[in-house]
Amino acid sequence: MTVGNLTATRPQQPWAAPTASDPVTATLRLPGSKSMTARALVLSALAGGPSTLHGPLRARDTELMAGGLRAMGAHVSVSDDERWLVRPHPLVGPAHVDVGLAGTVMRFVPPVAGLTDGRVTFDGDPHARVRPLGPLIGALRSLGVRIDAPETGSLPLVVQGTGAVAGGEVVIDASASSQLVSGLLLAGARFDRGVVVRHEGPPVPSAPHLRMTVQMLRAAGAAVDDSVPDIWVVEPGPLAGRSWEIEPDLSGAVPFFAAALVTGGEVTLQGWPHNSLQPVEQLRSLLQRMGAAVTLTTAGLTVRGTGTVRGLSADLSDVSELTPALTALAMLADSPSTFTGVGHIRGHETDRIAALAREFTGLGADLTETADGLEIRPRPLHGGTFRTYADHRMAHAAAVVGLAVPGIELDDVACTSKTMPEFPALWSAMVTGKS
Ligand SMILES: O=C(O)C1=C[C@@H](OP(=O)(O)O)[C@@H](O)[C@H](O)C1
Ligand SMILES: C=C(OP(=O)(O)O)C(=O)O
Repeated sequence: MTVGNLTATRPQQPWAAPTASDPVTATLRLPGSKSMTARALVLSALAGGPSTLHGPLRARDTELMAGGLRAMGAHVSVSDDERWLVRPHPLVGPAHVDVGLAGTVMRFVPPVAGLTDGRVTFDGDPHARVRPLGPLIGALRSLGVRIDAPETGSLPLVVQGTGAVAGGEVVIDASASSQLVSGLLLAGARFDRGVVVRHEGPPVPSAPHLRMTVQMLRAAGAAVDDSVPDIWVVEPGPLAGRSWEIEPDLSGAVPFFAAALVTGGEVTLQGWPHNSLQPVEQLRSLLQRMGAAVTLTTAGLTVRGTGTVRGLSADLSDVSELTPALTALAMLADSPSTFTGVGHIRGHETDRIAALAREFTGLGADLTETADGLEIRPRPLHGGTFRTYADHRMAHAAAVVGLAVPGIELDDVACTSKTMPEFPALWSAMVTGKS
């Protein structure tokens, strides 16, 4: 099978990270949450009636999700930036799903393919083939789905859908990614016997993302029990079409908030809801411990810095996707930092622990990899080339350091299109005071 999307060969876009000469002051309206958009698309495609997503994220990951569901027969209209429409339609193969480098697409769509009548093939960017997928393949097989996959338990996959999945109880080691559980739960209500997922192994990371899955399933009418740690029960039943309000993407906002800390400025994210499905309290606590003031007012979520960043020792397993931006902050702090609990991010878009250590060492930093995190001892940095490894959050980290360190050039900023194509423009506007 050929690689579905040769994004690795797309033209790279070098970018000089702008340095901030003044404190940044910005009020931003950022795109919708990647995680909520992905879940809303899947639940809508499996629902009994039409749905509308208000304020979705338009980025590579979510367009691939829409494209994958469309390939299997769902009617997904993304022509209006503010409102995406999904009309469910019987899911049929043959279909091909390009997962790009999106964990959400490679873990959420194969269970949906099991419900499809026909053959569905999956492949993605070269690095997608080494991201963990084996536990999901094993779980789906034991729930009655026929899957052809390499012995390595990775992409490319062929799901031989029959239009129905028996479902029932399954044991999975989801320590490599919470998405392995979320994928089973999102489709599980439509399995004949629903699904009972029992995790066995080292801790599952990203608990807030699992809570988001459960809350969105319930909002779509599913009966879900997550009262016992590491066991999730989704009863069989219909899912309702509905209107989804997608919150602004909190993870995408973090580099902008980091800019407030680094420069002693103030950044407000507009349109922040009072009741969020994203881990805003965990973020608030981390940023406060690093020296920021974080407030939620009618204007939005505001982060104010003093220009002095404090070192931090923290277990980041709940918010592991923030590790690159927090590592950038830690390198500019007044004392050392230790981050733990994120060994699984070695399986993210790139091995983030190794990539952060390698690239920032190249800019003069003193940081060491541990099995499950990083130790960072701040010292003066210098400019140079920073490789992003097709990882949007590596680009964010370099941009944050670039605010304080002149001469950092990213080899490719276009990788930010994975979750925020407008990142370079928004970032430059913030630094030059035009946002
Ligand atoms: O379910 C989701 O939307 C996500 C879950 C997390 O994955 P991991 O548990 O693999 O870290 C997170 O890092 C990723 O960016 C999005
Ligand atoms: C880990 C991430 O993405 P994915 O959904 O591809 O796993 C991320 O966005 O930081």
